[in-house]
Amino acid sequence: MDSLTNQTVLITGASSGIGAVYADRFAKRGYNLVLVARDRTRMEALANRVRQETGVAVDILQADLTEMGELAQVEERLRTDTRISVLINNAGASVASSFVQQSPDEIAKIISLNITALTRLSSAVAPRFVEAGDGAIINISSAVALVPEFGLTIYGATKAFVLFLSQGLHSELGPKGIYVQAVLPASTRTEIWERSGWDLNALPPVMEVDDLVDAALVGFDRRETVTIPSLPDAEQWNTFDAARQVMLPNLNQVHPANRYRLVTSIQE
Ligand SMILES: NC(=O)C1=CN([C@@H]2O[C@H](COP(=O)(O)OP(=O)(O)OC[C@H]3O[C@@H](n4cnc5c(N)ncnc54)[C@H](OP(=O)(O)O)[C@@H]3O)[C@@H](O)[C@H]2O)C=CC1
Ligand SMILES: CC(=O)[C@H](N)C(=O)O
Repeated sequence: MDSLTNQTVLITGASSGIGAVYADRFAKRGYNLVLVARDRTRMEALANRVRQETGVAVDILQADLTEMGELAQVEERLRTDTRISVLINNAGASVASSFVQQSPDEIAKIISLNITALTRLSSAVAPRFVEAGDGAIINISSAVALVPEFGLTIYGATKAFVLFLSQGLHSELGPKGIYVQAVLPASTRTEIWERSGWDLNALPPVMEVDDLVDAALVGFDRRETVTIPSLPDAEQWNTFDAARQVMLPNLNQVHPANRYRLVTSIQE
C-alpha cells in the first residue's frame, strides 16, 4: 500500500508503550513516520512490521533526548523536513521515589527529558508550521499534572509544565492554524512503571495502552485542547478551567488585597 497522505509524523519515545501505539495508528492513517528513541533494535522491529502492514515509509532517528548534541539532530530534522506535519512529544520518564530521595542529577534528567527536550522540539518545529499555516503538536502530559498531592512532585511538575505549555501554545499558535493538544493519560499499562521503580501488578487495574491512544486520537480528531481519556465527565474539567478563568480579571490590581494590608491600629 502506498502512503495515503504523503504527510509525516515525528514521534518521540516511539520504541515502546504509548509512542509505539501512536506510530501504529498514524501509519494506519497513511502517515509516514519518523521514530525517535534510544533503542534502535526495538524501533527497527516496529518499523518493519508497520512498513509491511501499511506500506508507509518509516525513518528511525536514534537519539537520547537528554544529550544536547543528539537532541539537536532531531531539532534539525523538525526544522528542515517540510513533510513533517505532526509532532508527537511523547518521550518521558518518571521516578517512583520521593523528592528527598531523588538526587539532583536524577531530577535534572527528568526535567531535561520531560521539559527541555519537549520544549526545544516544539520550538524547532513551530516557526515552520506557522509559515505553512498548518501543523499539529501532540504533547503527552499526565493526569498527575492535576494532582500535587500524589507525591510524584518532580514528575507531576514537569507534566504540569507540559499542560501549561500546550495551553499557551494553543492560544499563541491556534490563530495561525496550528493545532496543539495536551493529552493527560492516567495510569496506563506500559513499561514506564517498571522503568521508574513501581510494581504495576501491585497497583489497582490500569488502562490498556491501545485504549488510551485510541481515545486520545478521538480527542485529536475533535481538535480538543486538553484530552483526559480516563475522565468520565468532561464537565468536571470544563468547570475546573472555568473557575480559573473567572479569577483572571481580578488578578491585576494596583493595591494588595485587603487581607494583606498591614493593620496599624491606634488604640487610646
Ligand atoms: N503509562 C502511564 O501510566 C502514563 C504515561 N504518561 C506519559 O506517557 C509518555 C510515554 O510513556 P509510556 O509509553 O507510558 O512509557 P514507556 O516507558 O513505554 O515509553 C517511554 C518512551 O520514551 C523513550 N525515552 C525514555 N527516555 C528517553 C531518552 N532519554 N531519550 C529518548 N527517548 C527516551 C523510551 O524509549 P528508549 O528507552 O528506547 O529511549 C520509550 O520509547 C511519557 O511522557 C509518560 O510520562 C503519562 C501518564 C500516564
Ligand atoms: C505515575 C507515573 O509514572 C505514570 N507515568 C503517570 O503519569 O501516571
